[in-house]
Amino acid sequence: MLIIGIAGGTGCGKTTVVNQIINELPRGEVGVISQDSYYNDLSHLSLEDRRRTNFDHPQSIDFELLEEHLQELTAGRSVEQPVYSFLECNRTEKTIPTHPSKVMIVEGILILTNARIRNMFDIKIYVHADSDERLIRRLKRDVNERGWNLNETLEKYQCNIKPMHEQFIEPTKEYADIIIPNNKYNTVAVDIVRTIINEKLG
Ligand SMILES: Nc1ncnc2c1ncn2[C@@H]1O[C@H](COP(=O)(O)OP(=O)(O)O)[C@@H](O)[C@H]1O
Ligand SMILES: O=c1ccn([C@@H]2O[C@H](COP(=O)(O)O)[C@@H](O)[C@H]2O)c(=O)[nH]1
Repeated sequence: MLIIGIAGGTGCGKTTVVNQIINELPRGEVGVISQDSYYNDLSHLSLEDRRRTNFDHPQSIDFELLEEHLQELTAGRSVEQPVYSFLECNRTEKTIPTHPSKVMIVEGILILTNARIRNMFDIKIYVHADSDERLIRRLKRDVNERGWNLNETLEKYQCNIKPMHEQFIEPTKEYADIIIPNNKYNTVAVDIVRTIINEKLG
């Protein structure tokens, strides 16, 4: 199994790049694991407290479960990937059966911060977009889709998102084998990654 890690700051376009990559590939040959599925279970907290959680710090992620799942998939066994709710700020009780495939893409802001996870990746990719571009995209998404208002999103950006990005996420760019500039849609870079995957799929 070829494991590809795709990191980059919030709103840089990781999910979009992953969807562009897998769109034209045969279904079932490439699996996707999202870091969002592995946020810690916060069921013991009230929604109010969960909304105050710093979701941009590496400690907000259950890396042990992610590692266990990647090991299982590598060994050829299926796993139950948790389903996350951004409105509830918590893991739901649902899971998605995720089966081993020739290529597995793991995407998330913090996935290159953890050395054990990082070392499981055959190819490490960092998607870059300027911070103003990312903030604009994030504002639109949080207000339209994730249940936050403008002031709450800006406050989160100043208190957690920006400082955590500078302290933990941006420095992981140095681990990347490939950096994809994504201020604008980057079809050339997507084609290159797709070519690498197609070679593996043989
Ligand atoms: N290159 C791009 N140009 C303009 N908008 C983009 C680009 N890439 C992604 N977006 C948009 O930005 C938002 C965040 O993208 P997404 O892929 O969810 O980012 P991430 O997964 O890194 O948080 C989405 O609304 C998406 O459509
Ligand atoms: O309940 C939550 C959990 C996380 N977030 C934010 O999500 C982003 C990471 O996801 P991307 O898709 O890569 O942007 C992170 O910055 C967290 O702040 C959230 O809003 N709510």
